[in-house]
Amino acid sequence: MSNKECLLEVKNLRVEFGKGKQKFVAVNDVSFNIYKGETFGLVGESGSGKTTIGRAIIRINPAASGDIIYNGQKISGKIDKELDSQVTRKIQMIFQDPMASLNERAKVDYIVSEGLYNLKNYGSEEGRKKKVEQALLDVGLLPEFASRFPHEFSGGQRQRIGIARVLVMEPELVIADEPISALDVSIRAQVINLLSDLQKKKGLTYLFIAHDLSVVRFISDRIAVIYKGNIVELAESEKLFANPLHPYTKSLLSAIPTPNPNVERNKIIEVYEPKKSHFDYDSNRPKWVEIEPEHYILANDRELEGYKKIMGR
Ligand SMILES: Nc1ncnc2c1ncn2[C@@H]1O[C@H](COP(=O)(O)OP(=O)(O)OP(=O)(O)O)[C@@H](O)[C@H]1O
Repeated sequence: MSNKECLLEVKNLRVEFGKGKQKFVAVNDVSFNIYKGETFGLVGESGSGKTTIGRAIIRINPAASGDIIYNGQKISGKIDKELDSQVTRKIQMIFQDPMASLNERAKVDYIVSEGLYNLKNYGSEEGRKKKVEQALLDVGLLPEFASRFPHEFSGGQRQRIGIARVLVMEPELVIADEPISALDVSIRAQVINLLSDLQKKKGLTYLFIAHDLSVVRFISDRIAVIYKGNIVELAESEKLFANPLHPYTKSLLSAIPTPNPNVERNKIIEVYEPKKSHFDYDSNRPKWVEIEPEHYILANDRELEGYKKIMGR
């Protein structure tokens, strides 16, 4: 990206659930930036903490420590009302399952307007209706659909409704949490294309969450790989694919299916099993290091030496 203006900074974010002996660290010391206008992919297996990070950014999950900075202003912890309503509007999240995330008893008009209603002073009723119409058009649905109920729509159309309810807020940063995982394979590309078109048209910035590297590869400018609450590697997409360093990134890459059955049959998937001590807080605990420009890795001193050798330095 030529023009690198930072929209979101996540600094040493830690999110915990439970207390005392039950305490569980879902996100551990995670740091990354998202630049204006880019698509930032966040990839990792189920339970790795992806959604928790998204929910921390929209301030549903409180940060146990660390900061979240949006457009230069700290938005984690206690913030004033004005900033709160600003970011509530500007940062929006699209959810995975369009079947579960839409209120069945409400009409599309209400569903798409919900965020506006929460803002209280959303303007005139006529203005609201116009916004809903425009949002439906933007996602390729007819304005008449506003008077229908979610069950009248297919999975793909429902996800479009989910996108419309985000667009109506005129967001800057959209967190798309596995937006196509629950959809039929045949319509996934349509939804991805819609998201790309909307990004161009409206200058949106995306945090795109997925468990599958192949999904984020072509739409992401940069990708972060997360394992058990720790981001282990972050790089520009093509760099990550061309030169993955961390063994977990390698194992994710090796798991991507190829269209060639002969290759598939003989393929060895590298399973990542970190040494028990790796993420412990021992003396040689891994650090988050920029190993080359825009390429970060979580490694302890010894591993770092190894990676540098691989890179011919
Ligand atoms: N409200 C909560 N209370 C307790 N534990 C939670 C809560 N929310 C998430 N967790 C735990 O935190 C970990 C990370 O969950 P998270 O949903 O962020 O993972 P994920 O990478 O998004 O996975 P998935 O793809 O399955 O959604 C999981 O072990 C999960 O069980």
